[in-house]
Amino acid sequence: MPRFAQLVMGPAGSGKSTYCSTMIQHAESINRSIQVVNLDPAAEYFSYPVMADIRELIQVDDVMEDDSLRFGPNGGLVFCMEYFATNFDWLEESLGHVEDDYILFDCPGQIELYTHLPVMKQLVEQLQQWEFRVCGVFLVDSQFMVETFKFISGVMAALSAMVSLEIPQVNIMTKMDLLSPKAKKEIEKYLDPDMYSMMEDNSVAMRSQKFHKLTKAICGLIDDYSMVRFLPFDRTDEEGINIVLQHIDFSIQYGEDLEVKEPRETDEDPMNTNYDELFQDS
Ligand SMILES: Nc1nc2c(ncn2[C@@H]2O[C@H](COP(=O)(O)OP(=O)(O)OP(=O)(O)O)[C@@H](O)[C@H]2O)c(=O)[nH]1
Ligand SMILES: [Mg+2]
Repeated sequence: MPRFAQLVMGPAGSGKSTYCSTMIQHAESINRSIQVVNLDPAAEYFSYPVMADIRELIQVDDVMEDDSLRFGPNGGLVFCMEYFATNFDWLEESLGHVEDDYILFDCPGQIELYTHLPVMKQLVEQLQQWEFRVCGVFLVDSQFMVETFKFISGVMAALSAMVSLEIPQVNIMTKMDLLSPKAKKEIEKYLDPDMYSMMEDNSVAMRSQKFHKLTKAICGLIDDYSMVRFLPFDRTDEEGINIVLQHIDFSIQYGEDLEVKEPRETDEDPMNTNYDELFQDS
């Protein structure tokens, strides 16, 4: 039986830890078992119970205080994550082996982890070896997405994670509850964006012809391949949270093999078994 994982990623402060605790509460309310693993070696506080915590393995403070290393906070974090990548047996031991489990990995906010460092890719491959189906969940703060150019850079960040990890990815705009009704209306066009018309809206503002061409090429690429969409995430809206969870479940086929009835004992030739009868309508 497969196991299921969400890799919760995104820039610093985008709401990863809040997303995890919101999901946990939601899971409880619908009677589902979802657990969280903290993978942020710099985390000091989180409002959810953890199944495992990377700080048991290594902490940023210890790395920064080490006289032979002398790292700052960001270099220290990268060092911690590289150390983690050479010690996946710690994670294996912490996870145990519960079939059918569903785990959220609350990742750190350093964007370089998702753009060019190999650690997250190594983690994904390791999880896949342990029979996990992994979905990337990339969070971007909606406050920073209400303008075309900010939006394009958010899309590029999500895209580079998608390209480097090679797993299904669901992109989410967080903190929707903080938007004014006007901004909410405005942001609708960014959820399922038409990049070409977005470009047209802003072409006046672009002075440089070269920059205009480059932006147009990027927008075209995103649009032609329908590569990036966003789901809104409002932590106060239970129905919206459910929709996000359903999208993610669908991308990793969670639940498809859950509702299997026990096959009846018959003397029938197994080749003639009507497989439809073995499955309940969901
Ligand atoms: N109103 C509102 N605030 C939010 C939401 N999500 C996160 N926040 C706030 O945004 C801040 C950052 O949220 P975190 O969940 O810690 O973000 P993070 O991505 O885990 O941050 P790092 O781990 O430091 O990268 C906190 O003050 C949260 O309370 C949301 O949906 N609505
Ligand atoms: Mg966090």
